[in-house]
This record gives sequence, C-alpha cells and structure tokens, in this order.
Amino acid sequence: MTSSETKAIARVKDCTTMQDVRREVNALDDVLVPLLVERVGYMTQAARIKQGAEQVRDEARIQAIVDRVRERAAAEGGDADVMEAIYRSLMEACIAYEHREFARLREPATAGSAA
Ligand SMILES: C=C(O[C@@H]1C=C(C(=O)O)C=C[C@H]1O)C(=O)O
Repeated sequence: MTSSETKAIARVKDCTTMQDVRREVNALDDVLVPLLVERVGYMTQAARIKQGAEQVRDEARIQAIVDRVRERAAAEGGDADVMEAIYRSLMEACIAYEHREFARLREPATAGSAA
C-alpha cells in the first residue's frame, strides 16, 4: 500500500519559473532514460528467446502491463489514462525494436560481421 506521504505525486515541487520546471524534468529524465535503456535491452533478450516473429507482439501481455501500470499510477496519485498512453507508445516502440532485433539475430553471418 502506498501511503499519501510516500506517493510520487507528493514529491512534485512547487515551481515559480519555467526554469524551475525544466530543471526538475531534466533531473527526472536523467533517471528515466537509463532505466528505459535497460528495459529496451530486454527486447533483445526476448527476440533471442522467442521462436517466431509472430510471437513478438503479445496482446495478452500488453493488456496485462496496461492493467498493471494503470493501477501503479493511480496508487502513486497519477493519472491512469496518461500512464496507459505512455506505456502503449513505449510498448509499440519496443515491439518495433524487438522485430528489428529478431531479424538481426537471425541474419546469416557474412564475412567481417562475426561478433
Ligand atoms: C517483451 C515482450 O515482447 C513485446 C514487448 C512488450 C513490452 O514492451 O513490455 C510486451 C509485449 C510484447 O508484445 C514480451 O512478450 O514480454
């Protein structure tokens, strides 16, 4: 259970200027981007493990993630619809990347490309 004092929304600072807002947003992006790089990295793992390209998009898993992040966002005092939109967009980018990785990992080896 997330108590009202520990909710993420309670950590938003009051800002006076747009410089204040953008400094805080940049600081959060500095945390988010490395985590997103790590998340996207698991798409390469998924691409290796899955047996066929038709398995890359998994609608049941997408819906389970949407349900889960909507609940997590609400528990943190956030907007569930905004979080769903962010995650649907994120997962579409991840799926497109996973398709590229699926193909790349199965490309026939050519001279000079061994690694
Ligand atoms: C990583 C997976 O592949 C895809 C990418 C997903 C994601 O970005 O979390 C979710 C579902 C899949 O369509 C998976 O199946 O779990």
